Amino acid sequence: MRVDVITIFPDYLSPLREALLGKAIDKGLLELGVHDLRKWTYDVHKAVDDSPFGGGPGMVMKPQVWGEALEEVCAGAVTRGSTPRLIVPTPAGRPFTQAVAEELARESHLVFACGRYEGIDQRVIDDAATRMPVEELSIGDYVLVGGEVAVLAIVEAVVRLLPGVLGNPASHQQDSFSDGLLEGPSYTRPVVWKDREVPEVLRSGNHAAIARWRRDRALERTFERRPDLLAALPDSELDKQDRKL
Ligand SMILES: NC(=S)c1ccno1
Repeated sequence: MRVDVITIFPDYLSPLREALLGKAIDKGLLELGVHDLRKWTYDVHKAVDDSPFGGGPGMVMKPQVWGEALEEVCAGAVTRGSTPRLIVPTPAGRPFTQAVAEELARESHLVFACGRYEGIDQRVIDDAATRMPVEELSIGDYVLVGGEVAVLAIVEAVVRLLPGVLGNPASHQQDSFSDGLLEGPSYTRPVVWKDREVPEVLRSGNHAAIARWRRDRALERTFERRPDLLAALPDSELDKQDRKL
């Protein structure tokens, strides 16, 4: 997978070259390009924003600058014969979920546009949508100062799903949300810590009982914290034992 990020704060994206994602880059599983939007400005102040039509607080990011940036960054994909998918993180976007992460993990090229201020001139999105899939995504119902933090979250959630990135591919199967439920509690050594003992079933070696216990704890936690996820589960996903809980 190739990921390109266009931003006025390239250093904000440095964490994408650390730890697991850095290893994915070293292994050739991820290609990462981070581009300074000001590269496509020509005035002495390298201006990327201007006052909003219709008035109101804040500034809007200029269409000319973004247009040229996307043209150049996406042109590379066209020569490689692939069509990139443009993602614009905004509070007004489609909720970013594990299911969306799995959908994006199937793409070969993602381009992220990091808005700042009051956002990017709408014509940039509309123009880009004539050449590639474009989508606004939101990582939550809150407002950040820019899209960079959202890109860090989205790219990590997506890239960890790529084959070969996680040491143990089975890790995905126990992810929260992978089966529509929240992950239950985890434990490691020592058996007793501050008079708190690891549940005996987890030390029993009885794999069926362990699987049942884990499923029950996941159902309980999901019921307590995210009943909406339970309500969204198809009936076929709940077995007879689940229903007894
Ligand atoms: N909630 C999201 S994704 C966002 C982007 C910019 N501000 O908030």
